[in-house]
Amino acid sequence: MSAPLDLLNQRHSVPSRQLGEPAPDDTTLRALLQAAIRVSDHGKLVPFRLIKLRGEAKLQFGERLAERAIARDPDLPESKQEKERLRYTFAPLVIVVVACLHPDSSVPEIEQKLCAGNVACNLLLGAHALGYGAQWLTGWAAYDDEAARIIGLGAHEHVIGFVHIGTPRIDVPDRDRPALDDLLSTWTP
Ligand SMILES: Cc1cc2nc3c(=O)[nH]c(=O)nc-3n(C[C@H](O)[C@H](O)[C@H](O)COP(=O)(O)O)c2cc1C
Repeated sequence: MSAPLDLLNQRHSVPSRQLGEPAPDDTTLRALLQAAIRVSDHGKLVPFRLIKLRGEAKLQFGERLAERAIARDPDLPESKQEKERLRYTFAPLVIVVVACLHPDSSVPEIEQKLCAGNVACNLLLGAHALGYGAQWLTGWAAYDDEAARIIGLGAHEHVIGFVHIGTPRIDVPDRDRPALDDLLSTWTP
């Protein structure tokens, strides 16, 4: 029997370039997403939504973003243009986690963004629990107005992350982790 904290202790990211087929099928993905949206949510605002990218749409998405990258920098070298085009093609599945902010709410914006961020975190953990690999990426496209329009975001929506999901092609070693003793202190009055 696995120890209760194994899931948290063993999860680590797999670079999107190292993620291949298969990704979760639609039934498995629904179960994964259903579990991932079970996040703490101040005010029960549900300040997030999800956008699924699979197959050909991933290449077309990259092509649209590459056009935007070239518009931002007409001197962008061809190698970097190609990188933009292919960015979303490696992993077979990409879930865009979107924060949908409620500007009139008394719940601070940061708490709403953290809530959406927890969905992305749950996605990483859930994918790992199901035997898949995943990586949470942002990059310039997460912070660009025209990219937001291409993705179809509304006025108070922001990309929290592109979560790339698939099957690891290689064994990725874990990275060094912070030492708890460097981070933990005990408050005394
Ligand atoms: C909000 C957020 C955005 C990130 N964006 C990027 C990114 O754009 N490019 C990148 O190489 N890593 C990015 N990372 C880091 C990777 O997702 C990952 O955390 C890192 O490779 C180490 O993985 P692990 O600690 O999950 O094993 C981001 C992480 C977070 C939390």
